[in-house]
Amino acid sequence: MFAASRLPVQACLKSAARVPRVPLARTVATAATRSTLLNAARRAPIASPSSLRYLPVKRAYSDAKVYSRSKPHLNIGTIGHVDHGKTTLTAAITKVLAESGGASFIDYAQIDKAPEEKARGITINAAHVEYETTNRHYSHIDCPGHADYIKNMITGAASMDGAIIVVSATDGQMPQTREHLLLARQVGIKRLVVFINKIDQIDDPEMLELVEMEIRDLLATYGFDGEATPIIMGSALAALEGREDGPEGIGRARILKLVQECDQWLEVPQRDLDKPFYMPIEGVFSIPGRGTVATGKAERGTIKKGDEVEIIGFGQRMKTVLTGIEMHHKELDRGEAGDNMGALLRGIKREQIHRGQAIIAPGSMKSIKKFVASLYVLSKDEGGRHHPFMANYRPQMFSQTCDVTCALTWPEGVEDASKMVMPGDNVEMVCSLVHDVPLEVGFRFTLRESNKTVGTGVITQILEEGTIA
Ligand SMILES: Nc1nc2c(ncn2[C@@H]2O[C@H](COP(=O)(O)OP(=O)(O)OP(=O)(O)O)[C@@H](O)[C@H]2O)c(=O)[nH]1
Ligand SMILES: [Mg+2]
Repeated sequence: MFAASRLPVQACLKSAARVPRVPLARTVATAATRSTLLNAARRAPIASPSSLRYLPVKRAYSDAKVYSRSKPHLNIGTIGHVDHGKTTLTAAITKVLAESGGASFIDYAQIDKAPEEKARGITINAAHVEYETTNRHYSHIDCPGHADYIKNMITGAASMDGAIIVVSATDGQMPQTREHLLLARQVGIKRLVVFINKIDQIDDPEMLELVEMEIRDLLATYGFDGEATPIIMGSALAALEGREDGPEGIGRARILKLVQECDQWLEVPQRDLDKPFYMPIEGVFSIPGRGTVATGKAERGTIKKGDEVEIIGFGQRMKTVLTGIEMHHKELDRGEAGDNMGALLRGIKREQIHRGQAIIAPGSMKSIKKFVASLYVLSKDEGGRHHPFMANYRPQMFSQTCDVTCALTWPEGVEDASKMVMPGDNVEMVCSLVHDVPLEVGFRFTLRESNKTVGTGVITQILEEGTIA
């Protein structure tokens, strides 16, 4: 499934960048110098990523209007390599759609608003915005591209039904372009739209063609439809600044095209409305005078104000009542699968719950500690490990909104328990988690180790449930 990704076209692109054609060479050199400088600035040490582990998702729960469920709702977002323009594009979409009343303009500084994000010019926390087209209502999550914050990207992507992958025309595909494609696939995203950004910096149309060919190959490599996936070229910055540059436009016109392609190509999935309610918790915050709100995407079922629910995971099983439901500052009487919502919980303190737990219909789901999984271990070419590992290897497991350390061992009855797992292998192993988390047979997960994705898997059998602390 994940064939080697060294593409001839990529070599082509690199050599094209070296050809001394004057306008193109100048463009590329400037872009390369700029990105080298930016990357060096980004390597400066900052607060360790682990201290940013449970940063709350930035959403408010107040001044609510009523949400009207008049259009199909889709959860999408921007993913892709650091600095390729995801946040600029997110701001540009709201700006362009605000003209037709489909959005409130959210500028760049309101999306990357944490002091550290502002200081470093990068996204750290996934941020949520909403907009509407004539056909649909969208929740949009702007994900971080920086490798240090990929855990926030995975959590954000876990609630997307489809995604926009942003690729800068000046760089082409880069390591997190590939990693995000893999992770998007792994969290169950089936369709993507590609936005090739920063075309204002490219003079040579051949260069854009090469980037497009390269992306189509890459999409196919990661199991997406390489031929039919819409690819839109434009400049998010031009759209944001109201520049069009040329008769066909590179800004506003391309954003409208992008949104149109999202409407047409990204499908609203069949929602599991008939199953018991289940919402993995993505963020938690408190509203003075009202209580604690848990945010996340409802994965299945429906819920009404006043319904009893249970919060499970990490050694807890607490009953409470849902006293309010909101989506993007608008109140709802009833939440349903697919909603990216905030749930106001009676009598729960902010510090009692956290990301990785789940809100469920009472008794409908278990929190598990040990399971058998079918694993694929990424090869070196796919960005995975360079060396084999043995039993008791302890990577970090990401599934839904949780991330937890696990130990991998061979199932009972395996003849040679000292055998090694090679990069590129498909194996069946037992995963023992350090905390119990609410997961089920069939759920997919990703394994990561020191900032790289090393494997992907699916749960095939539950061996042990968590115990209540
Ligand atoms: N010339 C040009 N610059 C752009 C364009 N889009 C974004 N930029 C610039 O590229 C830089 C990075 O943009 P961001 O939107 O922060 O990139 P990002 O992908 O959100 O970055 P992370 O979230 O940190 O991964 C900023 O300086 C933007 O102004 C564009 O279309 N043209
Ligand atoms: Mg960003």
